[in-house]
Amino acid sequence: MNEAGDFSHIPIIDVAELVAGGPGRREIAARLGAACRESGFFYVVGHGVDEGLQGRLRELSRAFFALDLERKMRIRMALGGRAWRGYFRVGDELTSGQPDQKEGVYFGAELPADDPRVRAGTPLHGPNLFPDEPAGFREAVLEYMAALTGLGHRLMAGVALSLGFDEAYFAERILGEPLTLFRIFNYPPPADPGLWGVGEHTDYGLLTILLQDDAGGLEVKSRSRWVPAPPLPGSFVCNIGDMLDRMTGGLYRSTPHRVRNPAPRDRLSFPFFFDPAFTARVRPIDVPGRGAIDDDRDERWDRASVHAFDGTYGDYLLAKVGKVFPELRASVL
Ligand SMILES: O=C(O)CCC(=O)C(=O)O
Ligand SMILES: [Fe+2]
Repeated sequence: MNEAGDFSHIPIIDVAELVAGGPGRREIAARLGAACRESGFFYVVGHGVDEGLQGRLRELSRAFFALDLERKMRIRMALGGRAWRGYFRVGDELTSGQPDQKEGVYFGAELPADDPRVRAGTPLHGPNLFPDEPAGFREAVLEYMAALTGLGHRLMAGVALSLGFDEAYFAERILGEPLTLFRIFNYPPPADPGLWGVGEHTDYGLLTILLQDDAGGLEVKSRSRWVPAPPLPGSFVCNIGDMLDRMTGGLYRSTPHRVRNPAPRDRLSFPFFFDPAFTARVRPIDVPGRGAIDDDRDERWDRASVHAFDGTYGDYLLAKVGKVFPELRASVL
């Protein structure tokens, strides 16, 4: 790497020892830390998430998106209300101000109606909207979210070690009740080659763990160019989000990325967002080796500063979701 943020490849890190809590985990943590500083992106292999489960999820998702629109709309997001769950059509989401060329389903932690957070009407908390078909979708989604929640905790333990903290640092402060959002996206080949599946953006929270099919099309913004993050068998692509950028004063950067499906068929992707608790106040932390806050507001996709923000993660997230789904804004905020 020459200059900060000018990278040309995304490292592949075998996290098996970190997941197992073995003696090699400190070395793995150091590699995670280097990746977070250089590009904010890394692949993980050796993560232990069952291949059969991933395959099942892929097949069920393909079957769901192949249904008629009318059947998919039986779980439309408007029915999910404040919980912010369910199906949205191609063009409904505006990540970066323009309609994304993707459809998808939003899931989150499955909370019953009598959970105190749901009873209090807390946005983004509640039961999921699962489709009746294909059979087994609900089970596969819940099993996958449980597996990825476990992996998220282990990776954040590694991030804590990489910053010179105890492994439980984030778990004890902001991840007691992590906000986990899981989305399944289907990107048709764009009708117009100038249209983006997902426009340039950064992720909002701590850590995103992405499973993608073999179509490709994900690109990550380096200082001098866009770097492809092609699918690698058996891997997840991980990237850090705005909250870790904020906490580390820009030492760990939430790097912009975008997607355009280059394949002549649909592209499936499965981003899992492992984020601070909704009520967590996310404050800058004292990180060894950090200089003055490195604010990149003028270069950012949204011209907003994650460092100027002060509040809970819920405040930050709600301001964002209101923008990306303008039509549903009223039901959540
Ligand atoms: O579909 C992908 O590969 C990435 C999606 C993404 O960046 C996001 O949902 O934040
Ligand atoms: Fe993203």
